[in-house]
Amino acid sequence: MTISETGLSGWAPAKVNLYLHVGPPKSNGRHDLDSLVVFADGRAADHLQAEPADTISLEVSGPRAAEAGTLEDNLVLKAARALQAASGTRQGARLTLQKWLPVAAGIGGGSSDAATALRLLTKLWDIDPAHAAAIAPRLGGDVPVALSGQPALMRGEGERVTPVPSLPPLDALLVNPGVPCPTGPVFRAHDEAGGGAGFAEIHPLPEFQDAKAVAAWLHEQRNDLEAPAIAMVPEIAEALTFLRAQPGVLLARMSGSGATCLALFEAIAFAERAMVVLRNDAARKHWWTAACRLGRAP
Ligand SMILES: C[C@](O)(CO)[C@H](O)COP(=O)(O)OP(=O)(O)OC[C@H]1O[C@@H](n2ccc(N)nc2=O)[C@H](O)[C@@H]1O
Ligand SMILES: Nc1ncnc2c1ncn2[C@@H]1O[C@H](COP(=O)(O)OP(=O)(O)OP(=O)(O)O)[C@@H](O)[C@H]1O
Repeated sequence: MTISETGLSGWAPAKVNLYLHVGPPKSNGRHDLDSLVVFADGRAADHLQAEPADTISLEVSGPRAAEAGTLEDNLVLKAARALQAASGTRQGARLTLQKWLPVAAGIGGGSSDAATALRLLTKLWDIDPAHAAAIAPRLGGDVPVALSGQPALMRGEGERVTPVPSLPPLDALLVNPGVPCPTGPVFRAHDEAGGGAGFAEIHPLPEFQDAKAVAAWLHEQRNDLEAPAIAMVPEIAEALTFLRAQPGVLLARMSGSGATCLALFEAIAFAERAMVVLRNDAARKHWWTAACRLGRAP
């Protein structure tokens, strides 16, 4: 978080599910999850600014602004209004969101924006952080973990968050093949394919020496939504095939409900090299790519 004379600002980084185990559908139609979540640095992030004002307002700019939907539906506005109501403050804020992350992409951009709004406004309004923690789960499944801003195990529908502060930093490339992949239909396809037999929650997480050890262990885990998402968006398989063929790659997997895929590399130079290859490929110029470090939120 940066404090200036006019207000506060901060990154809203991409959320990455290093593994994602999905349980059977519950009576509310939703699913319990078990997931190891990490955050990107400022190279794969939206950016939010909050300035003091009498009322709450939001302006969205940046290359992905049009895809993020209407202002009224924006999770930043919903988060700000919910926090104002929960805390009883009469203060407002002028919010400015720069939208860089692809939308409906499995990297929780909307949830991350909402969590950053909660963090900035808690500080700007000088209110009890417990109000933000209390409303976070209602705003979206990834909002509680994004509010923690740390590598964490995420359980239930996202409301149970256990920080994993000792996870080594991971050099990665994120790749989105440019096709939106809405979460609901992917969960439905997962159920229709007979998925979600159940899972045993992983506890405790092993201690890892380095990124290689993390990747070796992750090979034994899964993203249960990867196969149903590939059936809907075949470009995900193409992205994974590309990533698995790159020098220095340790692991490639889809994040969340897709279509963004992550690859862990031995060093950031390998991730940057793979990014350049993709950006120079005429057939894949529309793909979104970001070489970054995964770990704590910036
Ligand atoms: C899959 C993850 O990306 C993992 O990090 C998140 O848990 C998604 O959480 P989310 O943003 O809260 O998802 P939403 O956009 O609210 O969910 C859209 C739809 O996905 C399905 N959904 C979502 C989360 C969940 N735990 N079980 C579900 O069945 C529901 O049909 C829901 O209506
Ligand atoms: N600030 C925001 N940024 C992006 N999308 C937003 C925002 N606020 C609301 N939305 C709406 O939320 C929907 C999901 O967007 P988001 O990019 O968060 O999905 P996602 O990356 O698939 O999330 P998840 O990984 O949690 O499934 C979009 O269809 C969009 O209309």
